[in-house]
Amino acid sequence: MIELSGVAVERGGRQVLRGLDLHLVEPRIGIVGANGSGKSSFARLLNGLLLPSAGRVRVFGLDTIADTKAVRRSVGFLFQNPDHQIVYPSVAEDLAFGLRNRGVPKPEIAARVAAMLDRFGLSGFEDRLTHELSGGERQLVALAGILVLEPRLLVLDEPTTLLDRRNTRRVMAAVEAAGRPIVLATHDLALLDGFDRVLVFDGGRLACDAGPAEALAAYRRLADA
Ligand SMILES: Nc1ncnc2c1ncn2[C@@H]1O[C@H](COP(=O)(O)OP(=O)(O)OP(=O)(O)O)[C@@H](O)[C@H]1O
Repeated sequence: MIELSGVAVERGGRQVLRGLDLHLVEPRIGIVGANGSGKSSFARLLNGLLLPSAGRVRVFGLDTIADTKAVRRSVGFLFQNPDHQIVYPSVAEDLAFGLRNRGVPKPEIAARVAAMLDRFGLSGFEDRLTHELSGGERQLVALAGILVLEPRLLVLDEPTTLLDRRNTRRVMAAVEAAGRPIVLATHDLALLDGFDRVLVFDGGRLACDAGPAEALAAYRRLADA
């Protein structure tokens, strides 16, 4: 599913990730690490938002440099801040935008948007103005806007920081129901219960790559050192 070979990443002239050789096939992969350790940078590598300065990243066999457009279509990416994602003034328009771009017929768009809003408990929100929603509601709309496109892989960059417990559960349930493999960067370690594999970043390097119990223990040791 995801392959990194000899990957390093530079941002603003600084190397922020280095020495990454990974073959990721598990359906649920967690990313943890201290602030600034490289989690977001790693997540952004996976849909071609960031390109490697050395090495190669392949997702479903597509090279993120050579096939950026196809990679972006395959990988749904949720930003930590929903305002980076929401472009249209109304909820329904925002959810419809990507589908329209892909030439989906109008009646199908309306049906898919309605079904997706329902899944998030947002039925009746169609005509609400996105800038008047609460932060948590905006995050739900942003995620709905990605899931409605049915990407092959979901990459979520701290998707629950704005959410209360109920909406955190709702987001995780919706992600699970989507039945797609996910890569989730988070500071909320409880979300990684039952994950298949967890990568721990430290200062731009992979410090641990293991199951959740071992990886989270390694992360706690690093954080407390
Ligand atoms: N555009 C940029 N220019 C220069 N440096 C950047 C840029 N974006 C990020 N960085 C740096 O890259 C490093 C890794 O950042 P990244 O956002 O990947 O970390 P993170 O682990 O997701 O952090 P957080 O938990 O705080 O969200 C940080 O030192 C950050 O300051």
